[in-house]
Amino acid sequence: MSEERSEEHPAPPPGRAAGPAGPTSGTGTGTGTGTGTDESVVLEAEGVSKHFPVRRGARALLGGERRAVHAVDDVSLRLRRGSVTALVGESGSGKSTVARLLAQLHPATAGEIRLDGRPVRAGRGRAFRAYCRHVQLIFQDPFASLNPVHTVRYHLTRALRIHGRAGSGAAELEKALAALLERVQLTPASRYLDAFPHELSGGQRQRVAIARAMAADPRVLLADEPVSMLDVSIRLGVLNLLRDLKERLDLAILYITHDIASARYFADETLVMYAGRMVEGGDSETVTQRPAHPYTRLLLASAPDPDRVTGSSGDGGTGEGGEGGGDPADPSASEPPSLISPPDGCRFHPRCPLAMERCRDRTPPRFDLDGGQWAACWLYDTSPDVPAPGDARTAGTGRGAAS
Ligand SMILES: Nc1ncnc2c1ncn2[C@@H]1O[C@H](COP(=O)(O)OP(=O)(O)OP(=O)(O)O)[C@@H](O)[C@H]1O
Repeated sequence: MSEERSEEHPAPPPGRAAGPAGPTSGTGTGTGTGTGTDESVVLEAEGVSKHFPVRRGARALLGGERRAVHAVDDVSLRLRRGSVTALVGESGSGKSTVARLLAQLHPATAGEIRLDGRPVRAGRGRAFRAYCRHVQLIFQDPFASLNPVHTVRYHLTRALRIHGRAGSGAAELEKALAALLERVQLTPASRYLDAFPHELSGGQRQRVAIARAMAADPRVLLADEPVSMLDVSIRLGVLNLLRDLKERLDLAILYITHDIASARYFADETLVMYAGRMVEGGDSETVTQRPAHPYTRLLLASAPDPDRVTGSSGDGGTGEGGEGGGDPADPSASEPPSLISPPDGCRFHPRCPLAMERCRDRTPPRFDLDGGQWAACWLYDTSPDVPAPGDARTAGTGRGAAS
């Protein structure tokens, strides 16, 4: 602990907090919940939630209890043409569920997903295929996503045919296949077309999976941990490929990762998720170098970055431990909450070294900060409705919010 907090409602530094972000107050980085008048926005989610019902035991059935996993709650985001948006958070925070909602693989419990400003409810069959022409999803395990008994040629031909891009005749198909492999830098195509997945390296397999997604000529690519199963030495090559596709094809990419350091390198914008909710967003450099939300700070503290300029290493010091116990400055040392009965108020409050009384029962809205950054954290509330003395649960436990 380096500095006593003498008041329960620490004032953010000048110019940082700009009050709550209302439902239509988009941020400079487009991670707010605006109305889609911005033409660069291709795909957006507004107020989207997904609750998975928990199978009920006999006792619960008799008691009429209805329980659900609150995997995603009130999530809003915008994916823009020619831009990578990273979605970072610990395991189980709801990142994959967001991707699956955007891919229309799950129906949303609440909220709306819009493609080009129009609400989508893709359903199945032809409507779903039409949606997939625009929005493609790739997974972390390329070995599992490719059928081991089929060649690269089979996988890519099938995808081209499904999306009506196989041309007419063998020569056109061959040309389309070669173009796809060239796009993912697997050349000469003849070397890869008749290979089976097990004959390729992990990086090559992921490139084939990306080529298959590109067969649809999509405008949005949802990449769920695309490099986490690859050797560290080849991760950069695959991320560089995705960046190249973004630039050359003007793709909107959602990059899901638990590695916030890679978000800084690869993503234009970064969104941070905790226990089913978005807690912070902004341009990647700002979010990773000047994190505003205590959770983002703790996440960064567990992924040291020598370039980081501001103190962000969970400097809350001696606050109370989280529900799971352990060192509150280390997110890996305490457990995220149960999503079946998540904590009231801010879901991070049981682990937060800077938690105040109202964090326990009032869900913080998004507060706009400088330069398009925002944080869903009461520390940034500059409204005159300051809490009564005694609001702080952990007064004197750390620095102000945005040191
Ligand atoms: N089909 C499902 N049925 C029930 N619960 C689910 C289902 N899919 C996900 N969940 C639950 O929703 C929560 C969020 O899961 P999700 O996979 O979206 O998190 P994540 O951040 O992507 O985690 P990871 O990085 O480990 O993949 C978890 O508690 C998970 O168990």
